[in-house]
Formats: sequence, structure tokens, C-alpha cells
Amino acid sequence: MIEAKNLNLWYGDFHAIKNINMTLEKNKVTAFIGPSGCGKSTFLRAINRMHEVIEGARVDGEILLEGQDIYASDRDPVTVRQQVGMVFQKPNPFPTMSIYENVAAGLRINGFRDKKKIDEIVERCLEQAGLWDEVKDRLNKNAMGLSGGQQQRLCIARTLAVEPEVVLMDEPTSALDPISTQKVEELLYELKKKYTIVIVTHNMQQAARVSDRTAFFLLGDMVEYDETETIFTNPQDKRTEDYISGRFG
Ligand SMILES: Nc1ncnc2c1ncn2[C@@H]1O[C@H](COP(=O)(O)OP(=O)(O)OP(=O)(O)O)[C@@H](O)[C@H]1O
Repeated sequence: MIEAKNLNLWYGDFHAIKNINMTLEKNKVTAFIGPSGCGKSTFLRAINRMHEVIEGARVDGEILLEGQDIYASDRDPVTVRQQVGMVFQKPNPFPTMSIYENVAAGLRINGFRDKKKIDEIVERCLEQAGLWDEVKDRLNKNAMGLSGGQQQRLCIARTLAVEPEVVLMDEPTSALDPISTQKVEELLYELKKKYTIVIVTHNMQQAARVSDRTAFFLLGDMVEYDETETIFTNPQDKRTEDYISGRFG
């Protein structure tokens, strides 16, 4: 479980995220929706301290992961990013590595040396990502030989290998064809049994299909956050209603 408390984020003087308070529940998929530039990706990045690689970005407030602030002075950002994994819009496998090595990479960085154990984890994560059957006979081939949809599932497997608690997905299917999109969406049903999942999406049908809860953002504010069904059928805020009915954005 993740709790954001009074979370604000600035890029220089620009106030991009305004006092967000929300709980992201375990074993649920939470969707972030809202028009371009409203701060969805910015907030997502703040949940695993990824904004720290952006010059001039500054956060105030707390993000609690299982009750512990990820911004605490003694917390290591590299560990935070293992606990809170991220999958990006464009599949980004390590281009010089094999399929196997892409999944094993994080384990090796963590000091895993036992080949049998690494084999087991690679297989399990590729299974979990719904890719094992498609790649089991070509594990040592370069990852760039996979299709875009397969590469994205490989990136999901790579994220799972280091045993995160939370998986953040920033428009994970926007570069994929419809069949690959469907595969990733189906995966979310499986993955939420084990993880807290957050997905940023521009596609409202996708949010309605895959998420349990939906948060609507506008100009850095979180306008409304509720059960997905409520957001799409009976939103409380006029701005949410205007957005989901296609009146802007
Ligand atoms: N690195 C940056 N430096 C300065 N401003 C930024 C930076 N990244 C984002 N912003 C600004 O912060 C605001 C929120 O951007 P963000 O990318 O989080 O929105 P978004 O809702 O994810 O948009 P989209 O749906 O288009 O991806 C925008 O006004 C954007 O211009």
C-alpha cells in the first residue's frame, strides 16, 4: 500500500503537483486519467523518486510505502526503485542483452550468483509476464529481436524479477498493437493478485476495463478519486463528468 500525504512537486517555479492525498491499495489496479499535461506522469515518477533524475524537480510531502516514508533521509533511492518498479510507455529492454539477461540483470546487480536460482526466477517472471511460451526456446537471443508487445512484456518481467511491491506503468500499451495491448491488460488481472498496480492511461476504455479505482487529475490537482465504476457512471465533480464524457482533453 502507498499513501501520498500533502504531496507537492515543482519543476523550478512551476507547481506541477498540488497537495495530493491518496491511498493506493494493494491487490488493486489504480488508473490515473486526465488531459495531457495534468501531472499524471509527474506524480507517478514521484512515487518511486524518479523525478530526482530531473534537474530542478523538487518534492514536498510524504509518500509512505507500507507506512515508511520513501523520502526519509536514510532511504536509498535505488532500493525504493526496486520496491516500486516502473514500466514505461516505450518498451526499453537493455539493447545489447539477451532476453534472459534482461530479466536477470537486476538480480545480478543485487549480487545473485546462483545460476539455478537465477534460471528459476527468470522463468517465473517470464511466466508471470505472459511471455515464457513465446521465448523459452530463444532465451539467449537478443531482446531487440522481439516484437514491441513482447518487448513490453519483457520489461514487465524485468521489473518483477527484483520482487517489487508496487508496479507503476506509464501508458504501457500506447505504443502497442491491439493484440499486445489485450495481453498486457489481461496480465494486470494476474499481477494485481500480488502487487499494487498503478497505470497512467489516456485511454478511458482501458481505465474502465482494467482498473478497480480511478483518479482524475486536472492542472496538477487530483479532482476526484473513487471506484472506477463510480468515476465512469456517477462522478461527483462536474469537471470529471465533462472529461469522461469527452467535453475536453
Ligand atoms: N522535466 C520537466 N521540466 C519542466 N516541466 C515539466 C517537466 N516534465 C513535465 N513538466 C510539466 O509538468 C506538467 C505535468 O506534466 P506531466 O508529463 O506529468 O503530465 P501528464 O499528465 O503525464 O501528461 P501526458 O498525458 O501528456 O503525458 C506539464 O505542464 C509539463 O509541461
